[in-house]
Amino acid sequence: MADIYFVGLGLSKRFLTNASLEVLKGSDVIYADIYTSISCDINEKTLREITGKEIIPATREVLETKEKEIYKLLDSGKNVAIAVVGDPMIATTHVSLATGARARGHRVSVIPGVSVHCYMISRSMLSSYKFGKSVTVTFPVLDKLDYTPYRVIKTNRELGLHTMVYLDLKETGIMTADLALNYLKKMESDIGDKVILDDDLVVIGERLGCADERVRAMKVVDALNQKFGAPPHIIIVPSRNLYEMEVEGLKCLS
Ligand SMILES: C[S@@+](CC[C@H](N)C(=O)[O-])C[C@H]1O[C@@H](n2cnc3c(N)ncnc32)[C@H](O)[C@@H]1O
Repeated sequence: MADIYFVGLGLSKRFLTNASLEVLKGSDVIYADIYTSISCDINEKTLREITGKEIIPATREVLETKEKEIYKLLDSGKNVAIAVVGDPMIATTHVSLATGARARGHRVSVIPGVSVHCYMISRSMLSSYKFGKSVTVTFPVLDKLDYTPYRVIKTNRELGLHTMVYLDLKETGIMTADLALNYLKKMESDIGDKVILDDDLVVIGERLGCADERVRAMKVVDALNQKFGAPPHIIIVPSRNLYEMEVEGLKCLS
């Protein structure tokens, strides 16, 4: 029996916890998930420096379809860590690897990390009790847009809830907040249920956890004309029924 650890790295080096570092240093093999999120200063090279260990970059293919490679290591008695930017189980896809390892008799541990999800809720000062389902705006495939984000925001709006909107991350590019809002506006013009209107408020987080992070609340129409910093970006579409305290909290954003 061996151990597999799903280790959250936080959003940047400053947010890497001692708990995560300890586990990484004690593991025989470290895979770095390099496809579900991105950090301004944690990458293969910095992980190698921080842990003093070899790092295997793991794409979606390795972690999702070549699980056998990891099971083989575990079966041979090696302890394996899967290092993930943010939290290893929030808005990622690692559960099947965990359940597969457990089914083979290995111990599974999760070391939580500071997730962009919690970070953004905290920085926005919106009520954490009022978040509905989260969603990702994805790049069109063969020119076809996926309208799921529009439908999710609509349902959350009907329930008076906020929506956390993640943006697509592909080897070919990272989606920016202005591009995501353009896609949402296109969905609005195609469907017309008044879900994303020019005067609606959005809260945009840029490069959270980095020295140049920004969190700003603005109208959709203003966001469409903004120059944002380099990605990653994230968007909250707040409910149209804000508590008084939430309105005041949003005024504190830098
Ligand atoms: C699929 S989520 C993965 C979340 C990660 N597991 C976590 O717990 O932080 C990745 C998306 O979150 C957003 N994101 C991640 N890190 C970010 C950051 N530091 N600043 C702003 N947005 C970020 C981007 O939209 C990115 O494409």
